[in-house]
Amino acid sequence: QSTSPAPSASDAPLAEQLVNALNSAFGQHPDTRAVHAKGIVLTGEFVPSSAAQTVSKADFLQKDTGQIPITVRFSNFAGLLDVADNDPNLASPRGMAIKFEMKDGSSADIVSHSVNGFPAKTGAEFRDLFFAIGASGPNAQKPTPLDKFLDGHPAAKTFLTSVKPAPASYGTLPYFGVNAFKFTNARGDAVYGRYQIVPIAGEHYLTDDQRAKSAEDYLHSEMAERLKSGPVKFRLLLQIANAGDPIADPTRPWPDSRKLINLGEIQVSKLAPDSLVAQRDLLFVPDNVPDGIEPADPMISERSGAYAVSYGRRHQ
Ligand code: HEM
Repeated sequence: QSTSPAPSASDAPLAEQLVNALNSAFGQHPDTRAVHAKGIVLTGEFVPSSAAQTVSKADFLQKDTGQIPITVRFSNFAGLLDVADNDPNLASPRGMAIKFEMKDGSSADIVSHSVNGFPAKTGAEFRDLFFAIGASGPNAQKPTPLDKFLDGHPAAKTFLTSVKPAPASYGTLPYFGVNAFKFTNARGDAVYGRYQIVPIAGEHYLTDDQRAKSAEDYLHSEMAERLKSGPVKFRLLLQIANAGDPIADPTRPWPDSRKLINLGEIQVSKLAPDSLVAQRDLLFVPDNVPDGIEPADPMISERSGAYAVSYGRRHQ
Protein backbone atom coordinates (compact mmCIF):
# COMPACT_ATOMS: atom_id res chain seq x y z
CA GLN A 1 0.00 0.00 0.00
CA SER A 2 1.42 3.38 -0.96
CA THR A 3 1.48 6.30 1.45
CA SER A 4 1.24 9.92 0.37
CA PRO A 5 3.62 12.41 1.93
CA ALA A 6 2.09 14.88 4.39
CA PRO A 7 0.99 18.03 2.53
CA SER A 8 4.08 20.09 3.38
CA ALA A 9 6.58 17.27 3.98
CA SER A 10 9.96 18.65 3.04
CA ASP A 11 11.41 15.22 2.27
CA ALA A 12 8.95 14.60 -0.59
CA PRO A 13 10.39 15.24 -4.09
CA LEU A 14 10.11 18.91 -5.10
CA ALA A 15 7.62 18.03 -7.88
CA GLU A 16 5.22 16.54 -5.26
CA GLN A 17 5.76 19.49 -2.90
CA LEU A 18 4.93 21.92 -5.70
CA VAL A 19 1.63 20.21 -6.48
CA ASN A 20 0.86 19.85 -2.74
CA ALA A 21 1.40 23.60 -2.42
CA LEU A 22 -0.98 24.35 -5.33
CA ASN A 23 -3.52 21.87 -3.89
CA SER A 24 -3.26 23.64 -0.50
CA ALA A 25 -4.44 26.84 -2.21
CA PHE A 26 -7.09 25.44 -4.58
CA GLY A 27 -7.90 21.97 -3.22
CA GLN A 28 -7.41 18.72 -5.16
CA HIS A 29 -10.31 17.98 -7.49
CA PRO A 30 -10.90 14.96 -9.72
CA ASP A 31 -10.02 15.42 -13.41
CA THR A 32 -8.65 18.90 -12.65
CA ARG A 33 -5.24 20.47 -13.27
CA ALA A 34 -3.59 21.71 -10.04
CA VAL A 35 -3.57 25.18 -11.67
CA HIS A 36 -4.88 26.58 -14.99
CA ALA A 37 -7.80 24.17 -14.60
CA LYS A 38 -10.49 25.79 -16.77
CA GLY A 39 -9.59 25.97 -20.40
CA ILE A 40 -10.54 25.48 -24.02
CA VAL A 41 -8.76 23.28 -26.54
CA LEU A 42 -8.30 24.21 -30.20
CA THR A 43 -6.41 23.04 -33.24
CA GLY A 44 -4.54 25.00 -35.88
CA GLU A 45 -1.24 25.38 -37.73
CA PHE A 46 2.18 26.93 -37.19
CA VAL A 47 4.07 28.37 -40.16
CA PRO A 48 7.77 28.86 -39.38
CA SER A 49 9.43 32.04 -40.72
CA SER A 50 12.65 31.96 -42.73
CA ALA A 51 14.46 33.62 -39.80
CA ALA A 52 13.53 30.82 -37.38
CA GLN A 53 16.11 28.37 -38.69
CA THR A 54 18.88 30.95 -38.23
CA VAL A 55 18.22 30.73 -34.46
CA SER A 56 17.69 27.01 -33.96
CA LYS A 57 17.86 23.68 -35.74
CA ALA A 58 14.68 22.59 -33.86
CA ASP A 59 12.45 20.64 -36.25
CA PHE A 60 9.38 22.85 -35.78
CA LEU A 61 11.42 25.96 -36.70
CA GLN A 62 12.56 24.78 -40.16
CA LYS A 63 10.90 26.67 -43.04
CA ASP A 64 11.05 23.64 -45.37
CA THR A 65 8.94 21.62 -42.91
CA GLY A 66 5.91 23.65 -44.10
CA GLN A 67 2.80 24.06 -41.95
CA ILE A 68 2.90 22.18 -38.65
CA PRO A 69 -0.34 21.00 -36.98
CA ILE A 70 -0.73 22.38 -33.47
CA THR A 71 -3.01 21.84 -30.49
CA VAL A 72 -3.56 24.94 -28.36
CA ARG A 73 -5.10 25.24 -24.90
CA PHE A 74 -6.11 28.63 -23.50
CA SER A 75 -6.80 28.73 -19.76
CA ASN A 76 -7.71 30.76 -16.71
CA PHE A 77 -5.23 30.73 -13.84
CA ALA A 78 -6.83 29.05 -10.82
CA GLY A 79 -6.85 25.33 -10.05
CA LEU A 80 -10.66 25.42 -10.11
CA LEU A 81 -12.78 24.18 -13.01
CA ASP A 82 -15.66 26.56 -12.27
CA VAL A 83 -13.79 29.88 -12.00
CA ALA A 84 -15.71 32.52 -13.95
CA ASP A 85 -13.84 33.97 -16.95
CA ASN A 86 -14.57 37.44 -15.55
CA ASP A 87 -13.34 36.73 -12.01
CA PRO A 88 -11.15 39.76 -11.19
CA ASN A 89 -8.60 37.73 -9.18
CA LEU A 90 -8.63 34.01 -9.88
CA ALA A 91 -8.79 34.03 -13.69
CA SER A 92 -5.48 35.83 -14.38
CA PRO A 93 -2.89 35.34 -15.65
CA ARG A 94 -4.39 33.52 -18.62
CA GLY A 95 -2.47 30.63 -20.13
CA MET A 96 -1.65 29.61 -23.68
CA ALA A 97 -0.09 26.18 -24.19
CA ILE A 98 0.92 24.96 -27.64
CA LYS A 99 1.82 21.47 -28.83
CA PHE A 100 3.59 21.25 -32.20
CA GLU A 101 2.87 17.85 -33.74
CA MET A 102 5.63 16.58 -36.00
CA LYS A 103 5.17 14.04 -38.83
CA ASP A 104 7.44 11.51 -37.09
CA GLY A 105 5.08 11.39 -34.10
CA SER A 106 7.27 13.58 -31.86
CA SER A 107 6.04 16.85 -30.37
CA ALA A 108 7.32 20.07 -28.83
CA ASP A 109 5.53 22.22 -26.26
CA ILE A 110 5.45 25.92 -25.32
CA VAL A 111 3.63 26.79 -22.07
CA SER A 112 3.16 30.54 -21.66
CA HIS A 113 1.03 33.03 -19.73
CA SER A 114 -0.26 36.57 -20.17
CA VAL A 115 2.23 38.37 -17.90
CA ASN A 116 5.87 39.12 -18.74
CA GLY A 117 7.17 37.97 -15.37
CA PHE A 118 6.58 35.59 -12.49
CA PRO A 119 6.09 35.88 -8.72
CA ALA A 120 8.86 33.40 -7.81
CA LYS A 121 12.50 33.12 -8.79
CA THR A 122 12.76 29.34 -8.22
CA GLY A 123 10.54 26.31 -7.76
CA ALA A 124 11.22 26.34 -3.99
CA GLU A 125 10.08 29.96 -3.77
CA PHE A 126 6.92 29.12 -5.78
CA ARG A 127 6.19 26.25 -3.33
CA ASP A 128 6.62 28.55 -0.31
CA LEU A 129 4.36 31.19 -1.89
CA PHE A 130 1.55 28.70 -2.52
CA PHE A 131 1.77 27.08 0.93
CA ALA A 132 1.55 30.65 2.33
CA ILE A 133 -1.53 31.33 0.16
CA GLY A 134 -3.07 28.01 1.30
CA ALA A 135 -2.53 28.95 4.97
CA SER A 136 -3.98 32.47 4.59
CA GLY A 137 -7.72 31.82 4.27
CA PRO A 138 -10.34 34.21 5.64
CA ASN A 139 -9.82 32.96 9.23
CA ALA A 140 -6.02 33.26 9.28
CA GLN A 141 -4.49 35.50 11.95
CA LYS A 142 -2.95 38.80 10.80
CA PRO A 143 -0.31 39.17 9.62
CA THR A 144 -1.08 36.05 7.58
CA PRO A 145 1.63 33.71 6.27
CA LEU A 146 1.01 35.36 2.87
CA ASP A 147 1.49 38.88 4.32
CA LYS A 148 4.80 37.70 5.81
CA PHE A 149 5.90 36.02 2.57
CA LEU A 150 5.11 39.10 0.48
CA ASP A 151 6.99 41.38 2.90
CA GLY A 152 10.15 39.40 2.20
CA HIS A 153 9.53 38.93 -1.55
CA PRO A 154 8.89 42.24 -3.33
CA ALA A 155 8.67 40.63 -6.80
CA ALA A 156 5.83 38.38 -5.61
CA LYS A 157 4.07 41.36 -4.03
CA THR A 158 4.25 43.36 -7.26
CA PHE A 159 3.04 40.37 -9.31
CA LEU A 160 0.10 39.59 -7.03
CA THR A 161 -1.05 43.18 -6.55
CA SER A 162 -0.65 44.41 -10.14
CA VAL A 163 -3.91 44.96 -12.01
CA LYS A 164 -4.49 42.39 -14.74
CA PRO A 165 -7.37 43.64 -16.89
CA ALA A 166 -9.76 41.06 -18.33
CA PRO A 167 -9.08 40.34 -22.02
CA ALA A 168 -11.71 40.99 -24.68
CA SER A 169 -10.66 37.61 -26.10
CA TYR A 170 -8.07 34.88 -25.59
CA GLY A 171 -7.07 35.97 -29.11
CA THR A 172 -6.25 39.57 -28.14
CA LEU A 173 -3.75 38.97 -25.34
CA PRO A 174 0.02 38.70 -25.54
CA TYR A 175 1.56 35.64 -23.87
CA PHE A 176 5.09 35.18 -22.50
CA GLY A 177 7.23 32.06 -22.07
CA VAL A 178 8.94 33.70 -19.06
CA ASN A 179 11.64 31.01 -18.59
CA ALA A 180 14.76 31.19 -20.81
CA PHE A 181 15.89 28.44 -23.20
CA LYS A 182 19.16 28.08 -25.11
CA PHE A 183 18.67 27.96 -28.90
CA THR A 184 21.37 26.42 -31.10
CA ASN A 185 21.41 26.60 -34.91
CA ALA A 186 22.87 24.14 -37.44
CA ARG A 187 26.24 25.97 -37.33
CA GLY A 188 26.45 25.54 -33.55
CA ASP A 189 25.82 29.23 -32.74
CA ALA A 190 23.81 29.61 -29.51
CA VAL A 191 21.65 32.35 -27.98
CA TYR A 192 19.43 32.57 -24.89
CA GLY A 193 15.83 33.50 -25.56
CA ARG A 194 12.36 33.84 -24.08
CA TYR A 195 9.19 33.32 -26.15
CA GLN A 196 6.67 36.10 -26.70
CA ILE A 197 3.36 35.41 -28.47
CA VAL A 198 1.77 38.55 -29.88
CA PRO A 199 -1.86 38.72 -31.11
CA ILE A 200 -2.03 39.96 -34.71
CA ALA A 201 -5.49 41.48 -33.98
CA GLY A 202 -3.82 43.69 -31.34
CA GLU A 203 -4.28 43.78 -27.56
CA HIS A 204 -7.84 44.45 -26.38
CA TYR A 205 -9.20 44.50 -22.85
CA LEU A 206 -12.61 44.95 -21.22
CA THR A 207 -13.44 47.98 -19.10
CA ASP A 208 -14.38 47.17 -15.48
CA ASP A 209 -18.00 47.70 -16.40
CA GLN A 210 -17.83 45.38 -19.43
CA ARG A 211 -16.05 42.77 -17.29
CA ALA A 212 -18.72 42.89 -14.59
CA LYS A 213 -21.46 42.44 -17.22
CA SER A 214 -19.73 39.65 -19.16
CA ALA A 215 -20.87 36.03 -18.93
CA GLU A 216 -19.15 33.36 -16.87
CA ASP A 217 -17.85 31.54 -19.98
CA TYR A 218 -17.49 34.59 -22.23
CA LEU A 219 -13.98 33.67 -23.38
CA HIS A 220 -15.24 30.36 -24.76
CA SER A 221 -18.27 31.79 -26.60
CA GLU A 222 -16.24 34.78 -27.85
CA MET A 223 -13.68 32.43 -29.39
CA ALA A 224 -16.38 30.37 -31.11
CA GLU A 225 -17.81 33.58 -32.57
CA ARG A 226 -14.40 35.00 -33.59
CA LEU A 227 -13.42 31.81 -35.43
CA LYS A 228 -16.41 32.20 -37.76
CA SER A 229 -14.49 34.95 -39.57
CA GLY A 230 -11.26 32.96 -39.92
CA PRO A 231 -8.27 31.77 -37.91
CA VAL A 232 -7.09 33.69 -34.85
CA LYS A 233 -3.46 34.60 -35.50
CA PHE A 234 -0.42 35.25 -33.35
CA ARG A 235 3.22 36.02 -34.11
CA LEU A 236 5.67 33.74 -32.27
CA LEU A 237 8.66 35.89 -31.31
CA LEU A 238 11.91 35.14 -29.53
CA GLN A 239 13.37 37.83 -27.28
CA ILE A 240 17.15 37.45 -27.31
CA ALA A 241 19.18 38.03 -24.13
CA ASN A 242 22.09 40.42 -24.05
CA ALA A 243 25.20 39.30 -22.15
CA GLY A 244 24.46 39.75 -18.45
CA ASP A 245 20.66 39.48 -18.69
CA PRO A 246 19.29 37.13 -15.98
CA ILE A 247 18.79 33.66 -17.49
CA ALA A 248 17.59 31.92 -14.34
CA ASP A 249 15.30 34.53 -12.80
CA PRO A 250 11.78 34.73 -14.30
CA THR A 251 10.85 37.57 -11.88
CA ARG A 252 13.06 39.85 -13.98
CA PRO A 253 11.78 40.59 -17.51
CA TRP A 254 14.45 41.63 -19.99
CA PRO A 255 14.25 45.20 -21.33
CA ASP A 256 11.88 45.83 -24.26
CA SER A 257 14.88 47.09 -26.24
CA ARG A 258 16.22 43.52 -26.64
CA LYS A 259 16.26 42.05 -30.15
CA LEU A 260 13.09 40.18 -31.18
CA ILE A 261 13.22 37.49 -33.85
CA ASN A 262 10.04 36.49 -35.65
CA LEU A 263 9.87 32.67 -35.49
CA GLY A 264 6.62 32.30 -37.40
CA GLU A 265 2.84 32.56 -37.36
CA ILE A 266 0.45 30.65 -35.11
CA GLN A 267 -3.00 30.16 -36.61
CA VAL A 268 -5.70 28.88 -34.30
CA SER A 269 -8.56 27.67 -36.45
CA LYS A 270 -10.99 25.27 -34.75
CA LEU A 271 -12.43 24.54 -31.32
CA ALA A 272 -12.09 20.90 -30.25
CA PRO A 273 -15.56 19.28 -30.34
CA ASP A 274 -15.39 18.49 -26.61
CA SER A 275 -12.79 20.53 -24.72
CA LEU A 276 -13.38 18.74 -21.41
CA VAL A 277 -12.55 15.37 -22.93
CA ALA A 278 -9.66 16.73 -25.01
CA GLN A 279 -8.02 18.56 -22.10
CA ARG A 280 -8.13 15.52 -19.83
CA ASP A 281 -5.71 13.62 -22.08
CA LEU A 282 -3.53 16.60 -22.93
CA LEU A 283 -0.26 17.12 -21.09
CA PHE A 284 1.93 20.07 -21.98
CA VAL A 285 5.43 19.83 -20.52
CA PRO A 286 7.76 22.86 -20.50
CA ASP A 287 10.89 20.74 -21.12
CA ASN A 288 9.35 18.85 -24.07
CA VAL A 289 11.74 20.45 -26.58
CA PRO A 290 13.54 19.04 -29.63
CA ASP A 291 17.25 19.03 -30.42
CA GLY A 292 18.29 22.67 -30.96
CA ILE A 293 16.48 23.94 -27.84
CA GLU A 294 17.56 23.30 -24.23
CA PRO A 295 16.13 24.51 -20.92
CA ALA A 296 18.45 27.24 -19.59
CA ASP A 297 16.44 28.23 -16.49
CA PRO A 298 16.35 25.40 -13.86
CA MET A 299 12.67 26.29 -13.20
CA ILE A 300 11.83 24.59 -16.53
CA SER A 301 12.67 21.10 -15.24
CA GLU A 302 11.14 21.88 -11.83
CA ARG A 303 7.93 22.85 -13.61
CA SER A 304 8.01 19.77 -15.81
CA GLY A 305 8.22 17.43 -12.78
CA ALA A 306 5.22 19.17 -11.23
CA TYR A 307 3.12 18.98 -14.44
CA ALA A 308 3.67 15.20 -14.55
CA VAL A 309 2.62 14.85 -10.89
CA SER A 310 -0.51 16.94 -11.51
CA TYR A 311 -1.31 14.83 -14.59
CA GLY A 312 -0.97 11.67 -12.47
CA ARG A 313 -3.28 13.05 -9.76
CA ARG A 314 -5.93 14.13 -12.24
CA HIS A 315 -6.01 10.62 -13.73
CA GLN A 316 -6.28 8.78 -10.39
C1 HEM B 1 7.77 26.55 -10.41
C2 HEM B 1 6.90 27.12 -11.23
C3 HEM B 1 5.65 26.46 -11.74
C4 HEM B 1 4.96 25.38 -11.25
C5 HEM B 1 5.28 24.54 -10.04
C6 HEM B 1 3.84 25.14 -12.14
C7 HEM B 1 2.93 24.11 -11.99
C8 HEM B 1 1.93 23.79 -12.90
C9 HEM B 1 1.10 22.62 -12.82
C10 HEM B 1 1.19 21.56 -11.74
C11 HEM B 1 0.24 22.65 -13.88
C12 HEM B 1 -0.85 21.63 -14.24
C13 HEM B 1 -0.31 20.62 -15.24
C14 HEM B 1 -1.30 19.55 -15.65
O1 HEM B 1 -2.04 19.01 -14.81
O2 HEM B 1 -1.34 19.23 -16.87
C15 HEM B 1 0.54 23.84 -14.62
C16 HEM B 1 -0.11 24.24 -15.77
C17 HEM B 1 0.19 25.41 -16.44
N1 HEM B 1 1.18 26.32 -16.15
FE1 HEM B 1 2.52 26.18 -14.68
N2 HEM B 1 3.85 26.07 -13.15
C18 HEM B 1 4.94 26.90 -12.94
C19 HEM B 1 5.33 27.94 -13.72
C20 HEM B 1 4.64 28.40 -14.80
C21 HEM B 1 5.04 29.49 -15.65
C22 HEM B 1 6.36 30.28 -15.51
C23 HEM B 1 4.08 29.63 -16.60
C24 HEM B 1 4.00 30.61 -17.74
C25 HEM B 1 5.06 31.03 -18.40
C26 HEM B 1 3.08 28.62 -16.37
C27 HEM B 1 1.94 28.43 -17.13
C28 HEM B 1 1.11 27.33 -17.05
C29 HEM B 1 0.03 27.08 -17.99
C30 HEM B 1 -0.41 27.95 -19.16
C31 HEM B 1 -0.53 25.86 -17.60
C32 HEM B 1 -1.70 25.13 -18.28
C33 HEM B 1 -1.14 24.14 -19.29
C34 HEM B 1 -2.27 23.41 -20.01
O3 HEM B 1 -3.04 24.10 -20.72
O4 HEM B 1 -2.37 22.17 -19.86
N3 HEM B 1 3.45 27.90 -15.28
N4 HEM B 1 1.56 24.53 -14.00
